[in-house]
Amino acid sequence: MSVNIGLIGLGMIGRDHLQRFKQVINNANVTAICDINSGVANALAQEYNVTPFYDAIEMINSELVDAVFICSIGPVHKEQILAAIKAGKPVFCEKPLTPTAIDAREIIEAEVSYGKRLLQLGFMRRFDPGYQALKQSIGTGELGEILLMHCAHRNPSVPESYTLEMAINDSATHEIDIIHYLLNENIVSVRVDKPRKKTSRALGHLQDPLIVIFETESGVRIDDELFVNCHYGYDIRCEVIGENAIASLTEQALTVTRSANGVGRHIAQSCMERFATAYDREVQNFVDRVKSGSGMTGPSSWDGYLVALVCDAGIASLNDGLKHDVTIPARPALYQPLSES
Ligand SMILES: NC(=O)c1ccc[n+]([C@@H]2O[C@H](COP(=O)([O-])OP(=O)(O)OC[C@H]3O[C@@H](n4cnc5c(N)ncnc54)[C@H](O)[C@@H]3O)[C@@H](O)[C@H]2O)c1
Ligand SMILES: O[C@H]1[C@H](O)[C@@H](O)[C@H](O)[C@@H](O)[C@H]1O
Repeated sequence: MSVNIGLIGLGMIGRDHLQRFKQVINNANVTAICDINSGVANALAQEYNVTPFYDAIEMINSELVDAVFICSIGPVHKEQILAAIKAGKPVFCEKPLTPTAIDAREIIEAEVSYGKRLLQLGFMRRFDPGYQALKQSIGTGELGEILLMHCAHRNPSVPESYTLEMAINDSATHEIDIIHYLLNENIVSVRVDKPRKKTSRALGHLQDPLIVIFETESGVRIDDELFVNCHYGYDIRCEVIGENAIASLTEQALTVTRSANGVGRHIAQSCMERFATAYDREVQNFVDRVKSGSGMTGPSSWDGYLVALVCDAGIASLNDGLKHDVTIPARPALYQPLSES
């Protein structure tokens, strides 16, 4: 039997996932879609032959829906996740879990009271073959003691609705989660540096690029260049510096072109292109877990909460330029230790 999916939020990533459910994912059908923009919901409902809703809570509680798939914007995730948990329905939510830790904590409490993991969070990089290979290199010990990491998060551009804080609580969330995933340890401090120079391509309210410095419990120092109007492509870099060896994500292009202009490789232009395989794998994992009925695996509410705690400290640093410590509360037994997630 197929899982009946209700998908909320029909913007950039929501439409990409809608297409993915139709073309790639096994054992699931989108039966209902929802957006506050009724024109968009109606048009896509007709195109995909599904039922449109304009109110997320109504759709979550509808009999048409076995599992909820949230692709709305971060500030409304909490309300929609809490409704799914209340209805006892498995829920996939795009990152961030919530933009602030105080809201994420409410989700932890609701899921713990329910007594079973219902949520998988959309940190798709954990499903990317490149990051998985990096994790394996670290795990085998071939790099030796890990000392440093260099990350870069470059987007060609961002929409007008993108705020300064979103560099931290929307974009950097990916690196924060991947640091936890790769190193199996918590981040204990964060500092955001605003370089004096900024790109003329960013809208006036943005400071772009930013450099974020994280430190983990064991003292690994990570720098993250957030450059969300880099213009040339969607370019994600990660280099792990060990005492014995260094491992990095490779170039993603499958071919190299030789021409009179020299040697060239294609650079992805969007997250949908760069992480297509990772998205396919995360969504299939969600459907498989829903079908198995034995609770969620993959990125959890706790992972989202940890990221939100680091983001709160990051936003404080964005405002005052100082290093801010991150305090991590005790982990409820429902959630796996970092090393097993
Ligand atoms: N994992 C990734 O790489 C990735 C990529 C892109 C976006 N995202 C995340 O996905 C989410 C959506 O991003 P996007 O770029 O598609 O945004 P978007 O602005 O393009 O689309 C959001 C959609 O949600 C709808 N919406 C807003 N509030 C709603 C509500 N209360 N009920 C129903 N619909 C509502 C909007 O009308 C819009 O159509 C964000 O949380 C973003 O961080 C993740
Ligand atoms: O919501 C998007 C998405 O998460 C992308 O993967 C990221 O590169 C962008 O910076 C962010 O704004």
